[in-house]
Order: sequence, then C-alpha cells, then structure tokens
Amino acid sequence: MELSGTIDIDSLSELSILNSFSVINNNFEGLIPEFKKLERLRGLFLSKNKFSGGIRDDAFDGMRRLKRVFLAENDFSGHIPSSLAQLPRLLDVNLHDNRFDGNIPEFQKSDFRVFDLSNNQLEGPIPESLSNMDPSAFAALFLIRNRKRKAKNPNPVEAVASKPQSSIAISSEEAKASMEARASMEPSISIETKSIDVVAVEAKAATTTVLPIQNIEDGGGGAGGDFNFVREDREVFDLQYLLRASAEVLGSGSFGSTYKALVSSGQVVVVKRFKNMNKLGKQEFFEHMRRVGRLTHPNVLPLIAFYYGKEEKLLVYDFAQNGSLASHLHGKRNLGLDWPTRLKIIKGVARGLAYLYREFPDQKLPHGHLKSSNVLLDHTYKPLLTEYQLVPAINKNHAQQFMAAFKSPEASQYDSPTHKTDVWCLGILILELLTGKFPADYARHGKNASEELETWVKSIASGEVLDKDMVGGSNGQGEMLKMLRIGMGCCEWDEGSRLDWNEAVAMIEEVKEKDNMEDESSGFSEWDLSFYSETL
Ligand SMILES: Nc1ncnc2c1ncn2[C@@H]1O[C@H](COP(=O)(O)OP(=O)(O)OP(=O)(O)O)[C@@H](O)[C@H]1O
Repeated sequence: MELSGTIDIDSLSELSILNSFSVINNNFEGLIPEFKKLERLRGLFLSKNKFSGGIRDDAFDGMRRLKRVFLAENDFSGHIPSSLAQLPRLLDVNLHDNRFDGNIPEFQKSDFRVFDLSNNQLEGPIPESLSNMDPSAFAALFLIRNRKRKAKNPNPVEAVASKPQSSIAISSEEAKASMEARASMEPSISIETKSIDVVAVEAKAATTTVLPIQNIEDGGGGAGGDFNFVREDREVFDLQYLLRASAEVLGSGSFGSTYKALVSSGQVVVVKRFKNMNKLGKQEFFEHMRRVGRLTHPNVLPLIAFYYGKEEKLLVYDFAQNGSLASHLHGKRNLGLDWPTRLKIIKGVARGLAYLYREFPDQKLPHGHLKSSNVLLDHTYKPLLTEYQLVPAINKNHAQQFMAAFKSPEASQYDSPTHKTDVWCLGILILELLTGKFPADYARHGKNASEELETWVKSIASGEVLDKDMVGGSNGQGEMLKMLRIGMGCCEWDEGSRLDWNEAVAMIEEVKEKDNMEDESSGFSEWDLSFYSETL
C-alpha cells in the first residue's frame, strides 16, 4: 500500500489484544521502532520496506511471546541482536537480504520452522545451536537463496557453509541421506522416491517437514524446471526454493500428496502433486492450465502456478485458513457449524459452480470433483472450490475410479457423464451439509458406488435427518426444509427429473436466511416427510 511515516508504538501499545503487526511490502524507512513495548506481540512482519541502520542488542528484550520475526529485504545493518536469538518461543526467523554483519549469535532455540539469514554480510562459525538443526532444512535456507543471488552479492555465509568443517555444508545428496537417516530413526516419517526424482519426506502426523529434490527434470518453464506462474499478483519463487522450504503434509488424496509451504514473504501456499495426469500433451496441458489460471471468482480458489513433469505435475494454490468443509463436518475441526454458516457455504458453492458452468459451456463437467474435501473455507468461512477442471487432464481410468463426478448414476452405470452430473455432486454436498452424515461411497470406490450413494440418499428420507449441531443453534428449519428439497432435486436418479444447474442455483439463491422462523419452526420431527419420498 506504499505506507510510510511514523509507526506510533505508544498508540499501538494501548491495543491490548494486538498480537501480530504486519506492514510487509510498504515504504517505511529509518530505524526499527521500539517494538518491545508491544510485549504481547507474537508476530512481527516488517519485510520488504526500507528500514535501515542497526538494531539495538536489547531490541527484543521481554518479548517472550514472539514467534515470528520477518525483517527480510530491508537495509538493516550491524549485528543480529542477541535479544532476538534469546527469544524462547521463536519459530520463524526471516532476515535475508539485509546488511547484517558480524558473527551469527547463539540461538536459544534450534527447532525453527523458517530460518533464513541469507544474503547478508555475516561471517565466522555457525553457532552450535544452529548446527543441531535439521541439516537439509539448513541447506535449503542458506544454499538456495545464496546460489540465486551469488552473482549480485557474494555471500560470506555461503563461504562458511561450504567449508568442510561446517555442519551446514550440504549437497542435495547429503540432504537426502540426512533425511533418510532421520526417517530411519523416526518411524512416523517415510520416504518415497518419485518418478520425477522428487524425494518427498512425509510426516504421517501433521508435522513440519522438508521436501528436498534432486536432478529434477525440466518442466519447460525455464532453466531448472521452474514453476509457470499464472497470476501476476503473487510472489514468484522457483521450484527448488519451494520444495526445500519448510512444509507440512496436509494429507494424501487420490492423486498424490498435498503440502502446505511458507514462502519467503510470509505467503503460505499449497502444493499438490499429481500422478495419473498424463491425458494432455505438454502444449495442451500448458494451454489448459493457463486457461484455468485466468479464472477469477470469490468462491473459486485461484491456481497460482503449475509445474509440468513428464510423470508428475505440481499445482500450487493459495492456502485456505479454515481447511476443508469435510474436516468441519466429520473431522478434527467438527465443532458444529450453525445453519447460517452452512447456508452461506451452500450459496457460495452454488455461485462458484455456476461460474464454472458459465466459463466452460463446452464441457460436460465444469467441476468434475465436487465433494466436501474439495470445498475449502477461508478465514471468514467463505467457501472456495478447489480441484476443479482436472477432468480434462486426468487419465480416464483414474478419473473413473476416483473422481466424484464419476460416481453419479449416469457416469458409473453408462459411462456417460452429462451437463447435469456436477449437479448430482452439488446435491450430495447439500445433503451432507444438512445431515452432517458422510456420503457412503466416498470412503469406498468401485462399480457399486452410485448404488451406495442412492441408498444413502434414500436413508435420508427415512428418519430425522438434520444434523443436531445445526438444528440446536438455529431457528431456520423452514430454510433447511427448502434446502433439503433442492438437495433431493439435485440427486434425482433420473436425469430428466434432475434439476438443471441454473434451476438449482436460482432455487438456492431464493432460500433466505432469517433470524427467526417462528411460523415455520415446528421442529423437524413434526415435518411431513412425504414431499421428498415423492421426489425419490
Ligand atoms: N488450498 C488448501 N488449503 C487448505 N487445505 C487444503 C488445500 N488443498 C487441500 N487441502 C486439504 O488437504 C487435505 C489433502 O488434500 P487432497 O486434495 O490431497 O485430498 P482430498 O481432497 O481428501 O482427496 P482428492 O485428492 O480425491 O481430492 C484435504 O483435507 C484437503 O481439504
């Protein structure tokens, strides 16, 4: 925003609940303000400004809660303050691209999530505390950045790093060996060697890990197989930097693993690895992904970049803070979504889907993989569709076996998805949201999937089905009833009777959230259920 001027710490200190301060990418200049007056601060993000001069050695004294310190890409000079190194909860330290000099202080902690001192003027030995860090993470953070900037500004840290006696002199071979050694000691971590020579270290539990790579094939996006960015408003990073950054395994789906990674400016991205995505030739794949990259809608998670490997592809998306709808309905985040939130989610999903229908009128399956784990929620619980437009690229057999659209009656029985197939998936999603029940077949795959789904849909008509979490917190049974009708209308077995996408979307839009539904709130147990028995 090109903000500049004085940061008034005294005023900020009156905000008793302020726990994060970020002015990344602005024009603030001069000495660093006295942030230690904000002793409750957990995150301090000043990267990409014009701050300069030294930082007092006691600048971080008393900031016992501080976890994340981003001062990168400024013009700070002098020593790295020892008070920073002594912070007891530090997790992320990002100081790259400044003019810090002198020795690297001894850090109290060693288990960092992000640690980047590259492109400064530091010298001397690597302190003992840092030599105990995971060497591959260490290598990534020093070597990659320094290699990239070497020509511009030779970096003494790299020279230190490459000395044989230094514990951070590490090649990618060594990084891999180190990770293998670590994996052999920790049964919770496994290593897979991938066809494109990506070595993924996957923590089975959601722990921080590193994704080292070797000899990676050229993805055609530039030297070394860089990512192809399809957005102009995002920080550009290269494949090696990203895959060596700290990452967390989010899970493994039917195509491959999904990772969350932090890039240098503090931006969090999600990298999804795809196998079985060889249906398109290279040129067609590029064209398709660029078309997908042009999509812009508030309910469609934007694709940021892609990588083309012969056997494996990578797609990079924004990270959605509140995870998937599935995790809120059935998983660890299940704290009971109330009805207004569920209604907002259904409306957002319908709008996102309508947008895809409009953008891809030539395609039978504008989404193709609509299900609750592919509906993500941002920090306001706004839904974001993901994994759309994969069908054109995924191998047919794999798509038939695993993708949500292929479990519709028409696709599973007659191998002929239609323009109403995504509507079937929308209906299943609506019923899942209303009942809180997991659609039977999503845990299974195979020929009988659609029959199992039909049984599941019918079971909804046979009793008190509304999710109690939702009913308890709302008087909106009238709306729920209307929505149940729409869900059933989308799940009509016979396509002729099934709602068209624009009918479904229009009906969903008509459902209004009301604060008080006294007239209609007679309670679900008293409802006349015959309407949807008829629908079935
Ligand atoms: N951009 C994202 N932001 C936050 N969480 C995400 C993001 N993308 C995926 N996830 C979550 O990561 C987990 C793994 O996702 P992944 O796509 O690999 O599997 P899935 O969606 O369960 O299955 P499938 O591959 O069949 O779509 C899921 O819980 C998913 O919701």
